[in-house]
Amino acid sequence: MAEEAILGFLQQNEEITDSGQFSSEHNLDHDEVVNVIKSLHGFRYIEAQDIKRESWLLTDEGKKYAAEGSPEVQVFLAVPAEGSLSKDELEKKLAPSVFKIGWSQVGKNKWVQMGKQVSRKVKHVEDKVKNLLLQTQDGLELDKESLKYLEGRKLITSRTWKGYSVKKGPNYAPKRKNFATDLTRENLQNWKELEFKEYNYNAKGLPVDAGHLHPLLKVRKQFKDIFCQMGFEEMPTNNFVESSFWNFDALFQPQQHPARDSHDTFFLKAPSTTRELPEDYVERVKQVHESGGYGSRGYNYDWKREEANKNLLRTHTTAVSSRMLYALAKEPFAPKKYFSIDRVFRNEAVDRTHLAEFHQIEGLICDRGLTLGDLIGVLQDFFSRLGMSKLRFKPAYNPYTEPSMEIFSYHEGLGKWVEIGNSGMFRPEMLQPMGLPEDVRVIAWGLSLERPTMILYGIDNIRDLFGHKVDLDLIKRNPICRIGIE
Ligand SMILES: N[C@@H](Cc1ccccc1)C(=O)O
Repeated sequence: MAEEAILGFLQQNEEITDSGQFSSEHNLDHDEVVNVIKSLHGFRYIEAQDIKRESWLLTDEGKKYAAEGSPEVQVFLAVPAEGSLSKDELEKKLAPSVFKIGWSQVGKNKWVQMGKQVSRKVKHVEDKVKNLLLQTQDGLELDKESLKYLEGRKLITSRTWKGYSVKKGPNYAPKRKNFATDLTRENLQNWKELEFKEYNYNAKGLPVDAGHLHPLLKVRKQFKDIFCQMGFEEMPTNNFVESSFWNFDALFQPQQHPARDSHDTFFLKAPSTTRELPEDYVERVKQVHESGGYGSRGYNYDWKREEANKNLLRTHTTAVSSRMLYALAKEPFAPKKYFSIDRVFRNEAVDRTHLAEFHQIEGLICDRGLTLGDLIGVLQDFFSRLGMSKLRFKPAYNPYTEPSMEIFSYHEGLGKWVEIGNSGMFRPEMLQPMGLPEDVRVIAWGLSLERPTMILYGIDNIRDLFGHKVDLDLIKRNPICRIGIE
Protein backbone atom coordinates (compact mmCIF):
# COMPACT_ATOMS: atom_id res chain seq x y z
CA MET A 1 0.00 0.00 0.00
CA ALA A 2 2.72 2.43 0.99
CA GLU A 3 4.68 1.44 -2.11
CA GLU A 4 1.78 2.19 -4.45
CA ALA A 5 1.14 5.49 -2.67
CA ILE A 6 4.78 6.62 -2.99
CA LEU A 7 5.29 5.58 -6.62
CA GLY A 8 1.84 6.91 -7.57
CA PHE A 9 2.44 10.25 -5.88
CA LEU A 10 5.76 10.70 -7.68
CA GLN A 11 4.07 10.08 -11.02
CA GLN A 12 2.13 13.32 -10.55
CA ASN A 13 4.43 15.27 -8.26
CA GLU A 14 8.03 16.29 -8.31
CA GLU A 15 8.80 15.39 -4.73
CA ILE A 16 7.62 14.06 -1.40
CA THR A 17 9.07 16.76 0.82
CA ASP A 18 8.56 15.01 4.11
CA SER A 19 7.80 11.35 4.63
CA GLY A 20 6.24 12.10 8.04
CA GLN A 21 3.77 14.54 6.62
CA PHE A 22 3.15 12.24 3.66
CA SER A 23 2.37 9.37 6.04
CA SER A 24 -0.18 11.30 8.07
CA GLU A 25 -1.82 12.77 4.95
CA HIS A 26 -2.14 9.33 3.41
CA ASN A 27 -3.02 7.61 6.65
CA LEU A 28 0.04 5.37 6.53
CA ASP A 29 2.29 4.10 9.26
CA HIS A 30 5.54 6.06 9.06
CA ASP A 31 7.71 3.03 9.92
CA GLU A 32 6.22 1.15 7.01
CA VAL A 33 6.75 4.10 4.69
CA VAL A 34 10.40 4.27 5.75
CA ASN A 35 10.90 0.56 5.00
CA VAL A 36 9.37 0.95 1.55
CA ILE A 37 11.53 4.01 0.87
CA LYS A 38 14.67 2.06 1.80
CA SER A 39 13.71 -0.84 -0.43
CA LEU A 40 12.74 1.37 -3.42
CA HIS A 41 15.95 3.31 -2.92
CA GLY A 42 17.95 0.07 -3.01
CA PHE A 43 16.59 -0.63 -6.48
CA ARG A 44 17.05 3.03 -7.43
CA TYR A 45 13.38 3.61 -8.16
CA ILE A 46 13.71 6.71 -6.02
CA GLU A 47 16.28 9.07 -4.58
CA ALA A 48 15.90 9.68 -0.87
CA GLN A 49 17.37 12.39 1.31
CA ASP A 50 17.52 12.12 5.10
CA ILE A 51 15.50 14.51 7.20
CA LYS A 52 16.15 14.80 10.91
CA ARG A 53 13.89 16.73 13.22
CA GLU A 54 13.71 17.24 16.89
CA SER A 55 10.31 16.08 18.07
CA TRP A 56 8.81 16.23 21.54
CA LEU A 57 7.13 13.53 23.57
CA LEU A 58 5.20 13.87 26.83
CA THR A 59 6.73 12.23 29.88
CA ASP A 60 4.45 10.12 32.11
CA GLU A 61 3.95 13.14 34.34
CA GLY A 62 3.20 15.29 31.27
CA LYS A 63 0.63 12.77 30.06
CA LYS A 64 -1.08 12.85 33.44
CA TYR A 65 -1.42 16.65 33.41
CA ALA A 66 -2.58 16.65 29.81
CA ALA A 67 -5.45 14.41 30.95
CA GLU A 68 -6.22 15.77 34.45
CA GLY A 69 -5.04 19.36 34.29
CA SER A 70 -1.90 20.90 35.74
CA PRO A 71 -1.40 20.67 39.53
CA GLU A 72 -1.50 24.47 39.91
CA VAL A 73 -4.95 24.61 38.32
CA GLN A 74 -6.07 21.66 40.43
CA VAL A 75 -4.96 23.54 43.55
CA PHE A 76 -6.64 26.74 42.40
CA LEU A 77 -9.92 24.93 41.75
CA ALA A 78 -9.78 23.36 45.20
CA VAL A 79 -9.90 26.83 46.76
CA PRO A 80 -13.52 27.97 47.02
CA ALA A 81 -14.59 30.82 44.70
CA GLU A 82 -15.95 32.72 47.72
CA GLY A 83 -14.47 32.69 51.22
CA SER A 84 -11.41 30.75 52.31
CA LEU A 85 -10.05 27.57 53.90
CA SER A 86 -6.96 26.69 55.91
CA LYS A 87 -3.84 25.31 54.23
CA ASP A 88 -4.33 22.01 56.03
CA GLU A 89 -7.88 21.71 54.78
CA LEU A 90 -6.72 22.48 51.25
CA GLU A 91 -3.91 19.89 51.48
CA LYS A 92 -6.35 17.18 52.53
CA LYS A 93 -8.43 17.74 49.41
CA LEU A 94 -5.60 16.87 47.02
CA ALA A 95 -3.12 14.11 46.25
CA PRO A 96 0.18 14.86 48.05
CA SER A 97 2.25 15.30 44.86
CA VAL A 98 -0.38 17.49 43.23
CA PHE A 99 -0.59 19.68 46.31
CA LYS A 100 3.17 19.97 46.67
CA ILE A 101 3.83 21.03 43.09
CA GLY A 102 0.61 23.01 42.65
CA TRP A 103 1.09 25.00 45.88
CA SER A 104 4.43 26.43 44.83
CA GLN A 105 3.12 27.24 41.33
CA VAL A 106 -0.03 29.06 42.51
CA GLY A 107 2.25 31.09 44.74
CA LYS A 108 4.49 32.03 41.83
CA ASN A 109 1.46 32.83 39.65
CA LYS A 110 -0.06 34.91 42.45
CA TRP A 111 -3.40 33.11 41.98
CA VAL A 112 -4.22 32.78 45.68
CA GLN A 113 -3.80 34.65 48.93
CA MET A 114 -1.50 32.62 51.13
CA GLY A 115 -2.03 33.74 54.69
CA LYS A 116 -3.37 31.72 57.62
CA GLN A 117 -6.37 31.20 55.43
CA VAL A 118 -6.20 30.55 51.71
CA SER A 119 -8.48 32.39 49.28
CA ARG A 120 -8.60 33.12 45.55
CA LYS A 121 -6.96 36.30 44.27
CA VAL A 122 -8.21 36.03 40.67
CA LYS A 123 -11.51 34.92 39.27
CA HIS A 124 -10.40 32.75 36.42
CA VAL A 125 -7.24 30.97 35.50
CA GLU A 126 -6.21 29.45 32.20
CA ASP A 127 -4.52 26.02 32.26
CA LYS A 128 -1.65 27.03 29.98
CA VAL A 129 0.44 24.00 30.87
CA LYS A 130 -2.31 21.56 29.98
CA ASN A 131 -2.95 23.36 26.70
CA LEU A 132 0.71 23.34 25.74
CA LEU A 133 0.92 19.64 26.56
CA LEU A 134 -2.12 18.87 24.44
CA GLN A 135 -0.61 20.81 21.54
CA THR A 136 2.62 18.86 21.86
CA GLN A 137 0.70 15.62 21.92
CA ASP A 138 -0.96 16.61 18.65
CA GLY A 139 2.41 17.23 17.05
CA LEU A 140 2.01 21.00 16.80
CA GLU A 141 5.10 23.13 17.08
CA LEU A 142 5.56 25.23 20.22
CA ASP A 143 7.67 28.33 20.59
CA LYS A 144 11.12 27.94 22.05
CA GLU A 145 10.26 29.47 25.38
CA SER A 146 7.32 27.12 26.02
CA LEU A 147 9.42 24.11 25.07
CA LYS A 148 12.15 25.17 27.47
CA TYR A 149 9.58 25.67 30.20
CA LEU A 150 7.92 22.27 29.78
CA GLU A 151 11.27 20.54 29.47
CA GLY A 152 12.44 22.30 32.65
CA ARG A 153 9.45 20.88 34.51
CA LYS A 154 10.28 17.42 33.00
CA LEU A 155 6.88 17.23 31.31
CA ILE A 156 8.33 16.65 27.82
CA THR A 157 11.48 15.07 26.38
CA SER A 158 13.01 15.42 22.96
CA ARG A 159 13.49 12.67 20.42
CA THR A 160 15.19 12.84 17.06
CA TRP A 161 12.70 12.04 14.38
CA LYS A 162 14.07 10.57 11.16
CA GLY A 163 12.36 10.68 7.84
CA TYR A 164 13.07 11.28 4.17
CA SER A 165 12.38 13.54 1.29
CA VAL A 166 11.88 11.53 -1.87
CA LYS A 167 12.27 12.11 -5.64
CA LYS A 168 12.19 9.87 -8.69
CA GLY A 169 15.30 7.77 -9.17
CA PRO A 170 17.01 6.58 -12.38
CA ASN A 171 14.97 3.36 -12.42
CA TYR A 172 11.69 5.06 -11.57
CA ALA A 173 8.55 3.28 -12.73
CA PRO A 174 4.99 3.71 -11.46
CA LYS A 175 4.97 0.04 -10.54
CA ARG A 176 7.81 -2.11 -9.25
CA LYS A 177 9.08 -4.66 -11.74
CA ASN A 178 9.43 -8.24 -10.60
CA PHE A 179 12.94 -9.40 -11.32
CA ALA A 180 13.78 -13.03 -11.83
CA THR A 181 16.20 -14.13 -9.14
CA ASP A 182 16.89 -17.80 -9.74
CA LEU A 183 18.46 -19.64 -12.62
CA THR A 184 15.67 -22.17 -12.90
CA ARG A 185 14.93 -24.15 -16.03
CA GLU A 186 11.82 -22.01 -16.71
CA ASN A 187 13.68 -18.75 -16.19
CA LEU A 188 16.44 -19.82 -18.53
CA GLN A 189 13.93 -20.83 -21.18
CA ASN A 190 12.17 -17.45 -20.94
CA TRP A 191 15.26 -15.35 -20.44
CA LYS A 192 14.36 -12.93 -23.25
CA GLU A 193 11.13 -11.85 -21.60
CA LEU A 194 12.59 -11.64 -18.13
CA GLU A 195 14.70 -9.11 -16.37
CA PHE A 196 17.15 -10.65 -13.94
CA LYS A 197 18.03 -9.15 -10.64
CA GLU A 198 21.59 -7.96 -10.51
CA TYR A 199 24.07 -9.91 -8.46
CA ASN A 200 24.88 -8.45 -5.09
CA TYR A 201 28.45 -9.48 -4.54
CA ASN A 202 28.46 -7.88 -1.11
CA ALA A 203 25.59 -9.95 0.24
CA LYS A 204 26.49 -12.49 2.84
CA GLY A 205 25.65 -16.07 1.90
CA LEU A 206 23.60 -18.42 3.98
CA PRO A 207 25.43 -19.72 7.03
CA VAL A 208 27.03 -23.01 6.11
CA ASP A 209 25.64 -25.92 8.07
CA ALA A 210 28.43 -28.44 7.91
CA GLY A 211 31.52 -29.72 9.61
CA HIS A 212 30.07 -32.03 12.21
CA LEU A 213 32.05 -34.90 13.66
CA HIS A 214 30.60 -38.38 13.45
CA PRO A 215 30.45 -40.18 16.82
CA LEU A 216 32.98 -42.72 15.52
CA LEU A 217 35.46 -39.93 14.90
CA LYS A 218 34.95 -38.51 18.38
CA VAL A 219 35.53 -41.88 20.02
CA ARG A 220 38.48 -42.57 17.73
CA LYS A 221 40.06 -39.33 18.92
CA GLN A 222 39.73 -40.41 22.54
CA PHE A 223 41.37 -43.77 21.80
CA LYS A 224 44.14 -42.05 19.89
CA ASP A 225 44.76 -39.69 22.80
CA ILE A 226 45.03 -42.61 25.22
CA PHE A 227 47.51 -44.47 23.01
CA CYS A 228 49.58 -41.31 22.62
CA GLN A 229 49.55 -40.68 26.37
CA MET A 230 50.85 -44.23 26.84
CA GLY A 231 53.70 -43.60 24.38
CA PHE A 232 52.42 -45.56 21.37
CA GLU A 233 53.31 -44.66 17.77
CA GLU A 234 50.68 -44.83 15.04
CA MET A 235 51.19 -47.41 12.29
CA PRO A 236 50.57 -46.46 8.63
CA THR A 237 47.29 -48.18 7.79
CA ASN A 238 46.51 -46.47 4.50
CA ASN A 239 46.30 -49.67 2.43
CA PHE A 240 42.94 -51.40 2.41
CA VAL A 241 44.17 -53.87 -0.20
CA GLU A 242 46.58 -56.43 1.19
CA SER A 243 48.01 -59.71 0.02
CA SER A 244 46.93 -62.96 1.66
CA PHE A 245 50.58 -63.34 2.59
CA TRP A 246 50.70 -60.37 4.99
CA ASN A 247 47.09 -60.75 6.12
CA PHE A 248 47.30 -64.52 6.85
CA ASP A 249 50.49 -66.42 6.02
CA ALA A 250 52.90 -64.14 7.87
CA LEU A 251 50.57 -64.55 10.85
CA PHE A 252 50.96 -68.35 10.75
CA GLN A 253 47.35 -68.74 9.66
CA PRO A 254 47.18 -72.00 7.66
CA GLN A 255 45.97 -71.76 4.07
CA GLN A 256 42.97 -74.03 4.67
CA HIS A 257 41.79 -71.93 7.65
CA PRO A 258 38.05 -71.13 7.27
CA ALA A 259 38.68 -67.37 7.57
CA ARG A 260 40.56 -67.59 4.26
CA ASP A 261 37.42 -68.77 2.52
CA SER A 262 35.70 -66.33 0.14
CA HIS A 263 32.64 -66.59 2.37
CA ASP A 264 34.58 -64.74 5.03
CA THR A 265 37.02 -62.64 3.04
CA PHE A 266 36.65 -60.28 0.07
CA PHE A 267 39.19 -61.26 -2.58
CA LEU A 268 40.10 -58.83 -5.34
CA LYS A 269 39.35 -59.54 -8.99
CA ALA A 270 41.77 -56.97 -10.35
CA PRO A 271 44.58 -56.90 -9.50
CA SER A 272 43.97 -60.37 -8.20
CA THR A 273 47.52 -61.03 -7.04
CA THR A 274 50.31 -59.15 -5.36
CA ARG A 275 53.30 -58.07 -7.42
CA GLU A 276 56.09 -58.72 -5.00
CA LEU A 277 56.88 -60.31 -1.66
CA PRO A 278 60.23 -60.56 0.16
CA GLU A 279 61.40 -63.87 -1.25
CA ASP A 280 63.74 -65.12 1.48
CA TYR A 281 61.15 -64.33 4.13
CA VAL A 282 58.41 -66.03 2.06
CA GLU A 283 60.63 -69.10 2.01
CA ARG A 284 60.95 -69.12 5.83
CA VAL A 285 57.17 -68.64 6.23
CA LYS A 286 56.56 -71.57 3.86
CA GLN A 287 58.96 -73.69 5.92
CA VAL A 288 57.31 -72.90 9.23
CA HIS A 289 53.83 -73.66 7.84
CA GLU A 290 54.92 -76.93 6.25
CA SER A 291 57.34 -78.38 8.75
CA GLY A 292 57.74 -75.98 11.64
CA GLY A 293 61.04 -75.03 13.24
CA TYR A 294 61.88 -72.82 16.25
CA GLY A 295 60.55 -75.63 18.45
CA SER A 296 57.31 -76.04 16.43
CA ARG A 297 56.07 -78.97 14.34
CA GLY A 298 54.25 -76.73 11.83
CA TYR A 299 50.98 -77.67 10.14
CA ASN A 300 52.29 -80.43 7.85
CA TYR A 301 50.59 -79.38 4.61
CA ASP A 302 51.64 -78.34 1.16
CA TRP A 303 52.00 -74.52 1.35
CA LYS A 304 51.05 -72.85 -1.94
CA ARG A 305 52.55 -69.61 -3.18
CA GLU A 306 49.46 -68.85 -5.36
CA GLU A 307 47.32 -68.82 -2.24
CA ALA A 308 49.68 -66.31 -0.54
CA ASN A 309 49.70 -64.07 -3.63
CA LYS A 310 45.92 -63.50 -3.65
CA ASN A 311 44.90 -59.90 -3.01
CA LEU A 312 42.13 -59.19 -0.56
CA LEU A 313 40.60 -56.37 1.47
CA ARG A 314 42.43 -56.70 4.77
CA THR A 315 40.35 -58.56 7.32
CA HIS A 316 42.21 -57.13 10.30
CA THR A 317 44.83 -54.44 11.02
CA THR A 318 47.06 -57.20 12.38
CA ALA A 319 48.16 -57.43 8.71
CA VAL A 320 49.77 -54.01 9.24
CA SER A 321 51.31 -55.20 12.51
CA SER A 322 52.96 -58.10 10.69
CA ARG A 323 54.48 -55.73 8.11
CA MET A 324 55.69 -53.40 10.87
CA LEU A 325 57.30 -56.21 12.87
CA TYR A 326 59.00 -57.56 9.75
CA ALA A 327 60.42 -54.07 9.07
CA LEU A 328 61.52 -53.84 12.71
CA ALA A 329 63.35 -57.18 12.47
CA LYS A 330 65.56 -55.80 9.69
CA GLU A 331 67.03 -53.13 11.98
CA PRO A 332 69.18 -53.57 15.07
CA PHE A 333 66.58 -54.36 17.71
CA ALA A 334 64.81 -51.54 19.56
CA PRO A 335 61.62 -51.93 21.62
CA LYS A 336 58.44 -50.41 20.11
CA LYS A 337 54.86 -49.60 21.03
CA TYR A 338 52.55 -49.34 18.02
CA PHE A 339 48.85 -48.66 17.54
CA SER A 340 46.38 -48.17 14.72
CA ILE A 341 42.69 -47.40 14.29
CA ASP A 342 41.42 -48.02 10.78
CA ARG A 343 39.04 -49.84 8.54
CA VAL A 344 38.86 -53.60 7.96
CA PHE A 345 36.56 -55.72 5.79
CA ARG A 346 34.81 -59.04 6.26
CA ASN A 347 32.45 -60.87 3.94
CA GLU A 348 29.73 -61.24 6.53
CA ALA A 349 25.96 -61.26 6.50
CA VAL A 350 25.00 -57.80 7.68
CA ASP A 351 22.77 -57.64 10.75
CA ARG A 352 22.22 -55.33 13.73
CA THR A 353 25.66 -56.07 15.17
CA HIS A 354 27.67 -56.88 12.04
CA LEU A 355 28.81 -54.85 9.07
CA ALA A 356 30.98 -55.92 6.15
CA GLU A 357 33.33 -53.08 6.98
CA PHE A 358 34.16 -51.66 10.38
CA HIS A 359 37.05 -50.14 12.29
CA GLN A 360 39.62 -52.00 14.30
CA ILE A 361 41.69 -50.62 17.12
CA GLU A 362 45.01 -52.43 17.50
CA GLY A 363 47.83 -52.05 19.97
CA LEU A 364 51.09 -53.95 20.33
CA ILE A 365 54.26 -53.81 22.38
CA CYS A 366 57.45 -55.45 21.22
CA ASP A 367 60.28 -55.92 23.71
CA ARG A 368 62.63 -58.46 25.17
CA GLY A 369 61.25 -60.79 27.83
CA LEU A 370 57.63 -59.62 27.91
CA THR A 371 55.21 -61.98 29.68
CA LEU A 372 51.49 -62.63 29.86
CA GLY A 373 51.57 -60.60 33.11
CA ASP A 374 52.78 -57.60 31.11
CA LEU A 375 49.89 -58.04 28.68
CA ILE A 376 47.35 -58.17 31.50
CA GLY A 377 48.93 -55.12 33.16
CA VAL A 378 48.94 -53.07 29.96
CA LEU A 379 45.33 -54.02 29.24
CA GLN A 380 44.34 -52.97 32.77
CA ASP A 381 46.09 -49.63 32.27
CA PHE A 382 44.62 -49.10 28.79
CA PHE A 383 41.03 -49.97 29.64
CA SER A 384 40.98 -48.16 32.98
CA ARG A 385 41.86 -44.99 31.06
CA LEU A 386 38.60 -45.62 29.24
CA GLY A 387 36.77 -45.92 32.52
CA MET A 388 36.63 -49.71 32.37
CA SER A 389 38.71 -51.01 35.22
CA LYS A 390 36.90 -54.24 36.05
CA LEU A 391 38.36 -56.71 33.55
CA ARG A 392 38.20 -60.47 33.13
CA PHE A 393 40.11 -62.66 30.70
CA LYS A 394 38.96 -65.82 29.03
CA PRO A 395 41.31 -68.25 27.24
CA ALA A 396 40.75 -68.11 23.49
CA TYR A 397 42.35 -69.20 20.25
CA ASN A 398 43.99 -67.21 17.46
CA PRO A 399 46.32 -68.87 14.93
CA TYR A 400 48.94 -66.17 15.57
CA THR A 401 48.84 -65.81 19.37
CA GLU A 402 49.59 -68.18 22.21
CA PRO A 403 48.30 -67.75 24.79
CA SER A 404 45.23 -65.85 23.59
CA MET A 405 42.65 -64.13 25.77
CA GLU A 406 39.27 -62.59 25.15
CA ILE A 407 38.79 -59.43 27.24
CA PHE A 408 35.55 -58.82 29.14
CA SER A 409 34.63 -55.71 31.08
CA TYR A 410 31.89 -55.18 33.60
CA HIS A 411 29.59 -52.51 32.22
CA GLU A 412 28.02 -50.64 35.12
CA GLY A 413 25.36 -49.06 32.92
CA LEU A 414 24.26 -52.34 31.39
CA GLY A 415 24.88 -54.24 34.63
CA LYS A 416 26.68 -57.11 32.93
CA TRP A 417 30.00 -58.38 31.59
CA VAL A 418 30.52 -57.49 27.94
CA GLU A 419 33.18 -58.75 25.56
CA ILE A 420 35.35 -55.83 24.54
CA GLY A 421 38.36 -57.28 22.77
CA ASN A 422 40.79 -60.00 21.89
CA SER A 423 44.46 -60.26 22.79
CA GLY A 424 47.47 -62.49 23.02
CA MET A 425 51.23 -62.98 22.63
CA PHE A 426 52.40 -63.46 19.07
CA ARG A 427 53.68 -66.99 18.45
CA PRO A 428 57.35 -67.76 17.82
CA GLU A 429 56.21 -69.29 14.49
CA MET A 430 55.24 -65.75 13.50
CA LEU A 431 58.15 -63.78 15.02
CA GLN A 432 61.15 -66.04 14.43
CA PRO A 433 60.89 -66.29 10.61
CA MET A 434 60.86 -62.46 10.54
CA GLY A 435 64.28 -62.53 12.15
CA LEU A 436 63.47 -60.90 15.49
CA PRO A 437 65.89 -61.88 18.32
CA GLU A 438 64.81 -65.04 20.12
CA ASP A 439 64.01 -63.39 23.45
CA VAL A 440 61.80 -60.68 21.89
CA ARG A 441 58.12 -61.06 22.74
CA VAL A 442 55.17 -59.18 21.30
CA ILE A 443 52.00 -58.62 23.29
CA ALA A 444 49.01 -57.35 21.30
CA TRP A 445 45.30 -56.69 21.44
CA GLY A 446 42.50 -55.64 19.15
CA LEU A 447 38.95 -54.40 19.43
CA SER A 448 36.38 -52.73 17.22
CA LEU A 449 35.74 -49.00 17.35
CA GLU A 450 32.04 -49.49 16.70
CA ARG A 451 31.23 -51.52 19.79
CA PRO A 452 32.35 -49.02 22.45
CA THR A 453 30.81 -46.20 20.39
CA MET A 454 27.45 -47.98 20.29
CA ILE A 455 27.59 -48.55 24.03
CA LEU A 456 28.49 -44.88 24.65
CA TYR A 457 25.77 -43.49 22.40
CA GLY A 458 23.13 -46.04 23.31
CA ILE A 459 22.82 -47.30 19.74
CA ASP A 460 21.71 -50.93 19.40
CA ASN A 461 21.73 -51.27 15.60
CA ILE A 462 25.12 -50.78 13.98
CA ARG A 463 23.42 -49.63 10.77
CA ASP A 464 22.18 -46.57 12.69
CA LEU A 465 25.80 -45.69 13.37
CA PHE A 466 27.61 -46.42 10.12
CA GLY A 467 26.63 -46.69 6.48
CA HIS A 468 24.14 -45.16 4.08
CA LYS A 469 21.14 -45.41 6.42
CA VAL A 470 22.62 -43.18 9.11
CA ASP A 471 20.36 -40.29 10.09
CA LEU A 472 22.26 -37.04 9.41
CA ASP A 473 20.70 -35.65 12.55
CA LEU A 474 22.71 -38.13 14.59
CA ILE A 475 25.87 -36.63 13.14
CA LYS A 476 24.75 -33.03 13.59
CA ARG A 477 23.44 -33.31 17.10
CA ASN A 478 25.38 -36.02 18.93
CA PRO A 479 26.79 -34.94 22.28
CA ILE A 480 30.39 -35.30 23.31
CA CYS A 481 30.44 -38.52 25.33
CA ARG A 482 33.27 -39.16 27.68
CA ILE A 483 34.67 -42.63 27.43
CA GLY A 484 34.33 -43.79 30.96
CA ILE A 485 31.14 -45.72 30.86
CA GLU A 486 31.22 -46.73 34.50
N1 LIG B 1 43.29 -59.50 14.86
C1 LIG B 1 42.39 -59.87 15.91
C2 LIG B 1 42.56 -59.01 17.13
C3 LIG B 1 43.87 -59.31 17.79
C4 LIG B 1 44.91 -58.43 17.62
C5 LIG B 1 46.11 -58.66 18.24
C6 LIG B 1 46.26 -59.83 19.02
C7 LIG B 1 45.23 -60.67 19.21
C8 LIG B 1 44.04 -60.44 18.57
C9 LIG B 1 40.95 -59.80 15.41
O1 LIG B 1 40.74 -59.50 14.28
O2 LIG B 1 40.02 -60.01 16.15
